Amino acid sequence: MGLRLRVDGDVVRGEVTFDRRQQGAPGIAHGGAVTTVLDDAVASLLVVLETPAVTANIHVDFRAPTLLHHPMTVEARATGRDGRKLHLTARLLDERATVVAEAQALFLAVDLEHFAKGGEALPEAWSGWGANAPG
Ligand SMILES: CCCCCCCC/C=C\CCCCCCCC(=O)SCCNC(=O)CCNC(=O)[C@H](O)C(C)(C)COP(=O)(O)OP(=O)(O)OC[C@H]1O[C@@H](n2cnc3c(N)ncnc32)[C@H](O)[C@@H]1OP(=O)(O)O
Repeated sequence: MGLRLRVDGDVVRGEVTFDRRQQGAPGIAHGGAVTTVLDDAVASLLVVLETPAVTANIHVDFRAPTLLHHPMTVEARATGRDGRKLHLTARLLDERATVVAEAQALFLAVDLEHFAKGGEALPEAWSGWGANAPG
């Protein structure tokens, strides 16, 4: 779906245009695909937060149909931290800046070893990730 995300201060912003590969109802993106974009956007905040973490839960409100072939923007920000618990939020907006979906996610900070459970080598860029993390 060509999601592009960038860090802008303490916010993550990005653009995405859904196509037929993410179709649910005719002409409309599947809610699971929308959720993936929101989850990816909040996960990118982990760079800003300098904290390795994983999604524990994500709640999505679908406010309006997310139309295929229409460029959407996504923005994500952190709303709070309580020990290992990171409270993150994201919104998906259409070209008219109407919020079509929004998410509240709980991420839990983990050691980098958590990701080694997949049996794959971790990216070199991740070495030292979390070394300065609070909590
Ligand atoms: C220079 C640096 C450059 C770095 C570049 C970085 C790039 C960054 C971008 C991205 C890459 C990184 C990749 C991010 C990932 C993307 C997002 C995903 O798709 S993640 C995949 C889906 N999620 C999982 O697979 C989790 C599976 N679940 C687990 O592994 C565990 O359940 C885990 C770790 C979430 C929690 O397990 P526990 O054993 O550590 O913790 P417990 O003791 O169960 O809970 C601790 C506290 O949290 C609450 N809690 C746990 N799970 C909860 C839940 N689901 N809902 C509500 N509360 C929950 C508990 O009630 C407890 O709370 P009380 O301390 O008692 O207050």
